[in-house]
Amino acid sequence: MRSYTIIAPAKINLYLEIISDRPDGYHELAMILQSIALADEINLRSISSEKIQLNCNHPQVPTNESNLAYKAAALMARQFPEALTKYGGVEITINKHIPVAAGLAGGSTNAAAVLMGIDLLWGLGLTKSELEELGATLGSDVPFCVAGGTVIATGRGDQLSSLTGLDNIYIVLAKYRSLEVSTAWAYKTYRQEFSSSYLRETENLSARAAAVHSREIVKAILNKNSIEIAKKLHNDLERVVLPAYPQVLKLRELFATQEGVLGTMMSGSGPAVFALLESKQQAEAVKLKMRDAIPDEDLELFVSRTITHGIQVRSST
Ligand SMILES: C[C@](O)(CO)[C@H](O)COP(=O)(O)OP(=O)(O)OC[C@H]1O[C@@H](n2ccc(N)nc2=O)[C@H](O)[C@@H]1O
Ligand SMILES: Nc1ncnc2c1ncn2[C@@H]1O[C@H](COP(=O)(O)OP(=O)(O)OP(=O)(O)O)[C@@H](O)[C@H]1O
Repeated sequence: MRSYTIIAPAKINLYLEIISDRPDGYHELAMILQSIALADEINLRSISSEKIQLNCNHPQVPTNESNLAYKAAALMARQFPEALTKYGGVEITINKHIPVAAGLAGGSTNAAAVLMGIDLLWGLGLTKSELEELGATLGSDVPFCVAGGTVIATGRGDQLSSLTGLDNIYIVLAKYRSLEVSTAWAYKTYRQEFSSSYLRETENLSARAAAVHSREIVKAILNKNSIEIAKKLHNDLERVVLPAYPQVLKLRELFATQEGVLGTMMSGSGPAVFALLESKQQAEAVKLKMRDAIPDEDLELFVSRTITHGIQVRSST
């Protein structure tokens, strides 16, 4: 039986602007998404029965049909029933390193890895854009996770345009283990608090403003200027999450006062907060300072870095 071990990286949002709400309940966005080295390891193995089996070492992650990786496998089975009959089902084992419900696309990157892994297991030869299209039916962040690197994302986050990748900008990530923020809640609250009719009326103006602001950070990315990138970090969802979660605001404020921090921002719908730094040494020093300031064991701290690629196959048998 064949098997693949796949490395599935997390993402951070360098830029997230909500342009308008949409009739389908989603929001029109202008984002810049960035893959980081922090990753889950996923093993996919063909099994003789036409079933999907899932194991995960993390207690907060479901191992039933509600797991996004399971949903990705079920989607492939529905799309390619002949391949399922020919090659059999799949056993998925997720070794979690990415904090769960953090705004780091943990579930989405697992789903993207399963789409890509089953494509390999069943020899389907799907293109990246076909995999992205399948991924979009599972969640807005999945197409980006298929693409990886540094990407401008528009629409509901599924229209992608890749930029030259940003390599080795160091990151410290902070997340309270027991704190989860629902993405649906964050967008819904934003819609309620920042009047959707106002957004609709000013849609054109707002879209133009977003284009101008995102253009500035894109320019900094193209110049690989980490100081300018850090100055232009932006996330509209902070406007609802920070007031509702004072612990997240505190992390944000604490990061901002640390020596060497170029910029700090919440990732996606949170509650993970990241800081950008020039070097690994500085990042390790900031991690220690944060630990000293907040000795609470519930706080998880990671040093990571930006990478120019997405999902990668580590080994196959
Ligand atoms: C916050 C981000 O992670 C930033 O990259 C994404 O925008 C969210 O991506 P995701 O978790 O894959 O989101 P989905 O699973 O597609 O949607 C979760 C919920 O978020 C809201 N949602 C999501 C994306 C979007 N453009 N507008 C929305 O309003 C919807 O209420 C949806 O029910
Ligand atoms: N493979 C998976 N990995 C992690 N969580 C999963 C997975 N499948 C389902 N979940 C559930 O989904 C919820 C969101 O977890 P996830 O880690 O994907 O959030 P996230 O990082 O905020 O995602 P995003 O940034 O795409 O909004 C969790 O409460 C978890 O129980």
